[in-house]
Amino acid sequence: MVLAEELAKQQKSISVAEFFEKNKHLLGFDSPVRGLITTLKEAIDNALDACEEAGVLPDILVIIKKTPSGSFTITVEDNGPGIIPEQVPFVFGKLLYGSRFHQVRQSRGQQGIGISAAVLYAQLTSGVPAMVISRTGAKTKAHRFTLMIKTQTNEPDVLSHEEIDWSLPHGTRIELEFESSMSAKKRLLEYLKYTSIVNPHARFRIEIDGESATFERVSGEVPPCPQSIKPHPYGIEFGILKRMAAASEMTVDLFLQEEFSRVGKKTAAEILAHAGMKGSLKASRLEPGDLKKLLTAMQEVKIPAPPASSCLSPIGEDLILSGIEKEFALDFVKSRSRAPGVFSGHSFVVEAAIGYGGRLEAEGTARILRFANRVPLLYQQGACAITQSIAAVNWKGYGIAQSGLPVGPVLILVHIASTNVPFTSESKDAVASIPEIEKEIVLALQELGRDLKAFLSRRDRNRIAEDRARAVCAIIPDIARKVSEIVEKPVPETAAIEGRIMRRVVVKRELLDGKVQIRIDNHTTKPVELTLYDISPDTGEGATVAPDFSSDLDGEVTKCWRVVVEPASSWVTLYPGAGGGSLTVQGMDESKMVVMDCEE
Ligand SMILES: Nc1ncnc2c1ncn2[C@@H]1O[C@H](COP(=O)(O)OP(=O)(O)OP(=O)(O)O)[C@@H](O)[C@H]1O
Repeated sequence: MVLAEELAKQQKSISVAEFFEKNKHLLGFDSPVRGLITTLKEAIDNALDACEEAGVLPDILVIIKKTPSGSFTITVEDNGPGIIPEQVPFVFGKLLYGSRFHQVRQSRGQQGIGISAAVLYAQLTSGVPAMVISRTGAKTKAHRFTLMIKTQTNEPDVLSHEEIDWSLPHGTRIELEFESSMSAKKRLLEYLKYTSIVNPHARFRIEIDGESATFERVSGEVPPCPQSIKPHPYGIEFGILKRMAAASEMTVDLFLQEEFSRVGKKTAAEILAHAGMKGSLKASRLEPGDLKKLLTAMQEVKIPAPPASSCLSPIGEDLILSGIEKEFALDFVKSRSRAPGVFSGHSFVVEAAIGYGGRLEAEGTARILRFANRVPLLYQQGACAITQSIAAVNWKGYGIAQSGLPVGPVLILVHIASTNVPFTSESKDAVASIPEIEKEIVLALQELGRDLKAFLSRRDRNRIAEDRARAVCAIIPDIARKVSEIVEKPVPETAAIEGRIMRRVVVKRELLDGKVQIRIDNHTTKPVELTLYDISPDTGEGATVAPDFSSDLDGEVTKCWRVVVEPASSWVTLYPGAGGGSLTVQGMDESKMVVMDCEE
């Protein structure tokens, strides 16, 4: 056939780099804005993974600059262990090259494709090679490379390589240039904010076109690096079993015990009995039919779940709370870490948190923060099992309006930590719908929903009590005036009584024996912090006074004192007549206190 021959001439193999050059959307590079976020995400994921592996507290610098030609350079620098010079070209210049693909443990990177795909995207849009600096220790020099990817062969093309002096004792810096747009800035800051919530041990310094910002760490402890475990029999597929058996020199009995997680002597014997197979056979000699029987037996015999504690690194309830509190001012926030679960032989842990009120928008659907292996998921929210699980909860039962997703000033965070996060695609944007995972998410949210409901009912009760107290307080001054008229005595001061009824802080400037004094009555259950300007306070009981410091108030350097008044205490300070001192109360919501006559 002529046609077949014509077609045969056109057949040729396609390199993985060529494939992804054409299908860059599959890796999350579908638009200039998205390209920038994905690049940053890939570089930061690698930096965090590398620091965790080396047990270093991550210090990550991100620089984004517009070039005179209108494109953007993006630089990510980390203080991780660095990469040996022989490997740099492959890490950055070859797709599907990495250290994590064959390991069964939690890590951000999985496929060995991320950073080289960013290099490919940069050379495709700007034509500028990637610049990489890496140093593995203080005793060695840093190595600087400029490189590209030869797309037809998926091999690195090193354009220059030299040894240089570098300020960091160890770490890696990558610089890429590509077309993008500054409209990525908002998403970028959002991505960094969310990354810092789930990586409370990391510090991010960022410079975008001259403006700088820092996302500070709130924990000084590096989370333990998850250990690699062997694959679990429930997660194995035929092709993998065939390859593993072919490469083994052991008998089937030992092969099962040595190569799989949770298979000891007894379980191996059970599997072999179930498969009707002798354990003394050589694993590499097994025929496909035998392997099929073995696989069925491996999946039908009851085997304990894979160990989760060593191979997973959940964030923990307290650190999730500190992360959220650092970035959002909320009236209520609670978190939960569920016990480890398992799907298809892969361990996973679901963690979740709910926040309410504060500065969250009162209208519209809840703010949803999705994370997988400590990486924020910013795209494809609707297609993600996390979103669908949130919508599956009956939020109305917890006092929250719902229209599919919950509605109102609500923040919902869900983190899935797993040895194999089941993403819907290589761009790692959305988690696939796995019933075991969805069930755990729903259970975690239901537990938190009950806590939220308790908070909301307590708040409603307090509101009613407060309304009543306010009504009483409104008539107290009139009562005082009337009573003093009747008993013919001066009208008594009622502020302290009002404060006690309202359970608030009363700050009052009053005259005593011709001297001005400031009196603070803290009727709340929390310490209250005040800053006094231009006065010399005495140390009264129930308060701690910090040494004076100077503050640039309205452009004038002023002497200040910081005073903390303990709950249920009063504190009085003398106020020197001249000097025009003033007072502010910090850390308290204006509506929760009564501040009277405190300004000159
Ligand atoms: N900053 C870095 N410091 C140390 N090693 C690094 C760094 N960046 C990359 N690597 C090494 O290079 C490998 C390849 O990185 P790459 O981003 O291509 O893939 P990955 O992170 O393993 O997986 P994924 O494709 O899912 O992101 C990593 O597995 C890691 O071993």
